[in-house]
Amino acid sequence: MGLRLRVDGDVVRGEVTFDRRQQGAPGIAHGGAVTTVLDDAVASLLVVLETPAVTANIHVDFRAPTLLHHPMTVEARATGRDGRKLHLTARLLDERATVVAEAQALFLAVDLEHFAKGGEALPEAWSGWGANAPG
Ligand SMILES: CCCCC/C=C\C/C=C\C/C=C\C/C=C\CCCC(=O)SCCNC(=O)CCNC(=O)[C@H](O)C(C)(C)COP(=O)(O)OP(=O)(O)OC[C@H]1O[C@@H](n2cnc3c(N)ncnc32)[C@H](O)[C@@H]1OP(=O)(O)O
Repeated sequence: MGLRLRVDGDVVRGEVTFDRRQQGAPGIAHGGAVTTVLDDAVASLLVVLETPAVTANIHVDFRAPTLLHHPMTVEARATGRDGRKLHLTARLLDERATVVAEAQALFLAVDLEHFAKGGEALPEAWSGWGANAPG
């Protein structure tokens, strides 16, 4: 879906424009596609947090229709940490800066070995990821 994300200090920002491939109701993005963008944005905070982790849960509030073919921005922030529990939040905004969806996610820190369960080699860039993680 052409989502582009970048780290900006301790915030993750990005842009996405949904098209017919993500359509739910006519002209409107499917909530699952919107959730994917929000989940990906908060997951990218794991680089900032230097902590390998996985989504345990994600709650999404759909505030307004996410219209196809309209450029949207996404921003994600960490709001707290309690041991292995990372509390992360993200918002999707339309070109008028109206919040169309927002998410609160709970991620749980895991060892890198967690990702080896799929049987695929881990990216070289991940080596050492988490070595300096707090908690
Ligand atoms: C240095 C260079 C760094 C380079 C990095 C480079 C690149 C990285 C780039 C970007 C990052 C991109 C990707 C990162 C990779 C993935 C992230 C993508 C996000 C996903 O797409 S990921 C897929 C969907 N996700 C899953 O596939 C998870 C499946 N699941 C499990 O694998 C387990 O379920 C797990 C591990 C979550 C927990 O299992 P566990 O055994 O470790 O922990 P346990 O159950 O004991 O719970 C401990 C405490 O968490 C509480 N707790 C647990 N679950 C809860 C829930 N759902 N709601 C509320 N509370 C919950 C308990 O109540 C307890 O709380 P308490 O301690 O207070 O009692």
